[in-house]
Amino acid sequence: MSEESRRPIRRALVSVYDKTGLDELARALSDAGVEIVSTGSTASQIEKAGVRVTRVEELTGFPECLDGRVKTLHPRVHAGLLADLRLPAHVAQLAELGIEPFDLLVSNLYPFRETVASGASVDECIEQIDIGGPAMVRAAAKNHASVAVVTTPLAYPAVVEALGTGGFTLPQRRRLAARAFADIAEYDVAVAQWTSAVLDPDDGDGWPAFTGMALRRSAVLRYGENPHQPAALYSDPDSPPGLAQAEQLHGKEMSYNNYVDGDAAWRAVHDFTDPCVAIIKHTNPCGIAVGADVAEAHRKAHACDPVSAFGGVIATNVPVSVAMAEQVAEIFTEVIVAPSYEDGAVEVLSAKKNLRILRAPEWAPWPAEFRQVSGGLLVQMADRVDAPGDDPANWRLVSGEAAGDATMADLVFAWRAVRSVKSNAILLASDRAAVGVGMGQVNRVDSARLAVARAGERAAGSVAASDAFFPFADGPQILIEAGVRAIVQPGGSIRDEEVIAAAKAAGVTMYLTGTRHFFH
Ligand SMILES: NC(=O)c1ncn([C@@H]2O[C@H](COP(=O)(O)O)[C@@H](O)[C@H]2O)c1NC=O
Repeated sequence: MSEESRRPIRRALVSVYDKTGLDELARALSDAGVEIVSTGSTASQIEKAGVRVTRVEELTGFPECLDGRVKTLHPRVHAGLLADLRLPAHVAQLAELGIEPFDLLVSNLYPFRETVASGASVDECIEQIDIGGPAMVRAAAKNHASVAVVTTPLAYPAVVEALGTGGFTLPQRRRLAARAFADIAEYDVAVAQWTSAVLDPDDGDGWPAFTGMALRRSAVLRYGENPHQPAALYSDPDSPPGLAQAEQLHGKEMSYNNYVDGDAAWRAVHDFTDPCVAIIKHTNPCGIAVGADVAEAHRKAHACDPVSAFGGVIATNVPVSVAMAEQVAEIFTEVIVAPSYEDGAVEVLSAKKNLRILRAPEWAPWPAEFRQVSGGLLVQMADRVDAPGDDPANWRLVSGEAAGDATMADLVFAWRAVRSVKSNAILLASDRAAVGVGMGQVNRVDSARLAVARAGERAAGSVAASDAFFPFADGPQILIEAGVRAIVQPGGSIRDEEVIAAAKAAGVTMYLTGTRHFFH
């Protein structure tokens, strides 16, 4: 970096809501001979720290007014931030107008998102929409050729360093400007989303007219789904934390596919409250089970399809025990995701050099789901297993005898587990463990065949769940012939009668839930 591109810091404008680190920053600026201009309570705090400060009113000759709605919105401030000092005409104009340029802006904004999250009234939220701050940040970021802009206390050490090295270099100012634009864009997305939802709720059918996302890159990945696809991970500060925020405790770098499968596994286990283990391959469970403890759940999940579990991604909804870790350490596994690990479990798992061990933040379901389509994005409220049709008390018995406790427990398990299987989905279960999964087929008959084939002898006496209704009796017929003794499915086909008749003829129990759980 060339020394020429540095711009010495002689005059700084400081206007911050978050006053963390302000005293130290002000002292460092003052010690370096920088003139500090500041607003209301920022200036008061700097003065209290024993540092000389020029109040912005002295500069503008205009009082801060309207409860702080107008503080820095003045040409003497904005000309000082926007003058391009590379241009002699700008320099001459500033001199004519008697305006001094700023070399540094330090500003952070009113806490709009935090105020909304606190449940404050509409008027209180509106008052927390910062106007002057973003205007200054935008001005300084645009004019990074002449001004450095800092929008977070985390960057104060960099300011102190720059004071000692003759100022920020141009590449540094560019980077600061890019971060500043990202900060105000994120702020504006939050404001626009809130105003669209709260001030303009009736413009459509319950969906806001605007939605946005402000994503921050959190990792550059080795590649995407395939080695020729560059890829990165971005995190959404407005989303409940999840896999993107998980802490990696051991193992090889996470890949794109690891994240995709890890997320499927993490979602699957949280449909259960009992200790649950899901083993995912290519976003589908090749094993999922609940148990009295997590080690038992893992044994049962693994037994579903040990061939496919090779190289799988495992998640649990409870801490991983040493007993489970010892089992997992025997099997080639790509990733394990858990809320935590009991003492000694990570050590056992770490014997596998490459196994990625992740501790994910506490499960927080996201309200809406997004899916890219060419030219746009589909948005839907997330699917959950909390619809009336997910409560077995609301299931309708349409064939055979009412299920006893053990059979009902298996049906409830199968109904929850099938939600994690890509449509068309058929899942056979025994003893609250999947024993055969038919996933992602383009007709339900093939899904039934696949589930039965995978279950083998275990199909006889198992129960089955179907994520959507059977359009014909051929699907259930395959299950019945394999010895399935009870079936749960949404119902709602125009041929329900044929489907129910097939179950009745075989004396097989069939419940209709009235709720569908397609998962594409
Ligand atoms: N309106 C204005 O002219 C204005 N100028 C700066 N602010 C904000 O006021 C805050 C600092 O104010 P104070 O120094 O009084 O605590 C900063 O968050 C800054 O972004 C303003 N306030 C809101 O719009």
